[in-house]
Amino acid sequence: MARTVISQSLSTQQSPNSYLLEIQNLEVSFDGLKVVDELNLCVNPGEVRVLIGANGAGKTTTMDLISGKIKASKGKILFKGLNITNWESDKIARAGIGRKFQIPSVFKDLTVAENMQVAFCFNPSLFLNVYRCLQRKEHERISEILDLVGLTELSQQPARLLSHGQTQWLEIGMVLAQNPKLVLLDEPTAGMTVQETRKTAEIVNSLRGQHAILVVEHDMTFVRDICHIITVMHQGKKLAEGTISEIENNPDVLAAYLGNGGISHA
Ligand SMILES: Nc1ncnc2c1ncn2[C@@H]1O[C@H](COP(=O)(O)OP(=O)(O)OP(=O)(O)O)[C@@H](O)[C@H]1O
Repeated sequence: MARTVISQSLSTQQSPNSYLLEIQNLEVSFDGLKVVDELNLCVNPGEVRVLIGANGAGKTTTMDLISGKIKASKGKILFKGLNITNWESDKIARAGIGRKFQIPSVFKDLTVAENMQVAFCFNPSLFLNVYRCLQRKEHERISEILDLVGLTELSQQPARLLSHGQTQWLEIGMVLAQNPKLVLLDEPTAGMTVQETRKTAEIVNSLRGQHAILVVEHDMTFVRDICHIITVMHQGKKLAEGTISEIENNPDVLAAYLGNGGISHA
């Protein structure tokens, strides 16, 4: 199938030095099979970009490569102009890339506020992080984030009592506590109700400009609500990049993905 880049995206119109994230010819194989194959992708500071593609297209693997969970066999990942290819994941996190995984990893027996406290600190001891004295600025930032993710009223509630959607929002808040310049969100709306999905779109939209966000997502209603430029992956490669309407009318995308029920027209 011909590979088509269907529009000059925001990213391709900018000078290379202004990209926040620039992926160049990235590759990784599992058992001899290329799962990410000569992938090129650029994200601007403050941009919300969505990665879509059929199951197995290589989207999560791309997130794994960016966050350092797995190592690339070829190619480069530049972040703020720095070559971070194959850095350890903790170093990548400290450089300013935060990741929210599909399965939340909040501390169920701590309150919402205590979870936020833990997220603010780099101390390996959970106990010290919860019980150390927070600076006034940290308290203010925690309130600000809880407000942003809509959990202020639940701040003293144990995380185990949160709904699925609220747990996801808490985890987004915990990622934001580290003040990343780039946030990776892997299927943030999976399992959410329509209302929760809408609220998640509001959260993402309120972050635009301050943080760049790279989202892997299948829910096209959500994608429409948050994103201007979409990148479509197919068999590890970039198949297309463009606005929603360009993507929805691209014959290659229709054949590879939409035809499989991947994108439904609203
Ligand atoms: N650690 C691994 N070892 C072997 N194969 C893997 C590994 N991780 C991913 N794969 C394979 O790589 C391919 C791409 O997987 P990936 O999870 O990146 O796809 P995806 O586009 O995120 O799909 P989905 O939408 O279903 O989550 C799949 O065929 C998967 O089975």
